[in-house]
Amino acid sequence: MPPKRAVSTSTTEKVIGKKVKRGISNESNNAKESRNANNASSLASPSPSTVTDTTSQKEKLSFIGNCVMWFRTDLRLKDNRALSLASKHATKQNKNLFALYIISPQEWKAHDVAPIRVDFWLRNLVSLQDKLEELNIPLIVRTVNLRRNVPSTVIEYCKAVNVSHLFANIEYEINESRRDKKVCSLAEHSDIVVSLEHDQCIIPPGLVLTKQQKPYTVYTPFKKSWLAIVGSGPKYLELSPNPAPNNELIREQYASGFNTKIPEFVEGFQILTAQSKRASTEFPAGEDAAHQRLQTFISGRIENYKEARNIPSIDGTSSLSAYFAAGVISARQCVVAARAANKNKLQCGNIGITTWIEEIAWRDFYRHVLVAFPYVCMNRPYKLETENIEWNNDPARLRRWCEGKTGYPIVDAGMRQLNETGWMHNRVRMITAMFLTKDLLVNWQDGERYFMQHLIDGDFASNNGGWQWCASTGTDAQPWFRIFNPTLQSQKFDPNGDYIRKWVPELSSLGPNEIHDPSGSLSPKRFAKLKYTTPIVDHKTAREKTLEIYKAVTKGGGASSGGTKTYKLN
Ligand SMILES: Cc1cc2nc3c(=O)[nH]c(=O)nc-3n(C[C@H](O)[C@H](O)[C@H](O)COP(=O)(O)OP(=O)(O)OC[C@H]3O[C@@H](n4cnc5c(N)ncnc54)[C@H](O)[C@@H]3O)c2cc1C
Repeated sequence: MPPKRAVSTSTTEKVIGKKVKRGISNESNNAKESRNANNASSLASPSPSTVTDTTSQKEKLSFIGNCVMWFRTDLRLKDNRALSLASKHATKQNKNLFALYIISPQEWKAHDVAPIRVDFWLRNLVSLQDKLEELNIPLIVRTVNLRRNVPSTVIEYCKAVNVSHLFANIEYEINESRRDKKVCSLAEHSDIVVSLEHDQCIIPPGLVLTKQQKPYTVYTPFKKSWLAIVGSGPKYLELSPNPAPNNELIREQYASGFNTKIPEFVEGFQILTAQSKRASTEFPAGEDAAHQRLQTFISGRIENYKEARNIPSIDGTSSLSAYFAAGVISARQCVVAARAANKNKLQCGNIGITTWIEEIAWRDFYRHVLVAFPYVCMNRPYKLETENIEWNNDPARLRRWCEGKTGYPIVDAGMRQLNETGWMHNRVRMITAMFLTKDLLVNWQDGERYFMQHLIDGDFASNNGGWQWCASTGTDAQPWFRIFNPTLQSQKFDPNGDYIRKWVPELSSLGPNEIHDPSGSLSPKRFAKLKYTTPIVDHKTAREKTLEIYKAVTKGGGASSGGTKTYKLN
């Protein structure tokens, strides 16, 4: 049993999420930035802060105990803001650091977490646990069936191991921030200091603003500003120190903490053995694997990234998204490595490298949008007037798209790649998403959900942002008229048909002139022999209808301008 803890009645300044007195020397220089970051993130998250003024806290806290690092989507040891601070704090106080992870199946179901993503998390937890154990830091894993019990479970665990300081990195989505607010409130009553850190983005949400101090709603000006801020000084790319080891006496004091077995699967999220094996090969777990992937990419393929990234048949991108999404590698680590390969420049130099860095800015952009416009987390489009679109609800359309049986080879190839591997190439994500929304006129939210339920790299901000961009309900600078022609996209980005041939075996005998549009380019007899489906819609007709609908909704007065008209998509 841990020793009985002292409970102070005065907790006013101790719980972060309220105001915490901060004692770092450059605090005043950063005050404006912190305020901005806090303002923006308070929409979605408790105010972040750091526990740094340990002396003054020591005086105020009736009890200085151990520290806990609560891992969420940040499953790494290196360059982990909250973990690094937790370790620093524990070392300074001569206390132990514990690590906690919560398996929360109800929350995961509600958020459409893909089983293959859960499998990836579990595999990474095993690797993280090994690394933590080398530092005598026990990783405790708790399963909490009801999501509403997560905050109390976290606090109960803190009490059980005599903790006075709880650290975590901020998750910006609405439900996660509500959960964290609850944790803060319970912590306050339990005399526990909570420290929530900005870690996911290179620049915390709220700090890339227009001249009018407003959030950007278009990527290109955001990117320019982002590059200027990141390049203006070292702090955003400064990597956090690795955690220090606990005293090995902890192995005797808390022996049971070192016996935690990471489950092989979570009920309701099982995947087939073959799929798991494939995922383990294509996305091996662990920080070392992620860094090896990064280095291989940076020392070779990144040079040609600008052109190669659009060709789905080749390995032209980093394939790091699953690691980003689970936090196995940080965006900072990636930008630092890319910049080093570009003679320490963020801009200019090798175009492949700078283009790749700009893709990481996209990732930041969608998180900034989510924090500035939190209603996008609540099933609402960024452009509210597009809520007036009455989508086509025919379930057969959605089903054929999900199964990769639309009769548009590039779309079918993409959907089958997703179904088989849990990953899809970015160009094909755009083509399939645009096809569902603009050719089939199916609600983008159905596609967003299906992607989330199947992607190993599922990430709310990037997925929601990507879907809304494709559906023209989001932050695209271009208005409603961006509609891809799937056949032209296919000819342009998969000219030989190699990608299609890989994923749609019915078409493997076709050459480059036939494969993009088999029903249009083959005789009916030859087409019938393929046993491939005829196109679900005619693109030209669907395009015209979609243009009409979007035009009417955009001009006809939608939710944001008080109108109530709806437009049918039959
Ligand atoms: C409809 C749609 C849904 C998407 N859903 C997701 C998702 O759930 N999770 C996800 O990580 N990405 C998503 N993306 C973005 C993008 O497709 C993937 O990040 C990319 O394909 C991952 O491959 P990579 O790691 O090889 O990327 P690279 O080309 O090597 O890029 C490096 C990293 O930059 C980031 N990035 C690249 N492109 C984008 C982008 N357009 N938006 C945001 N971040 C980007 C990713 O973290 C990526 O790993 C989606 C895009 C679309 C159009």
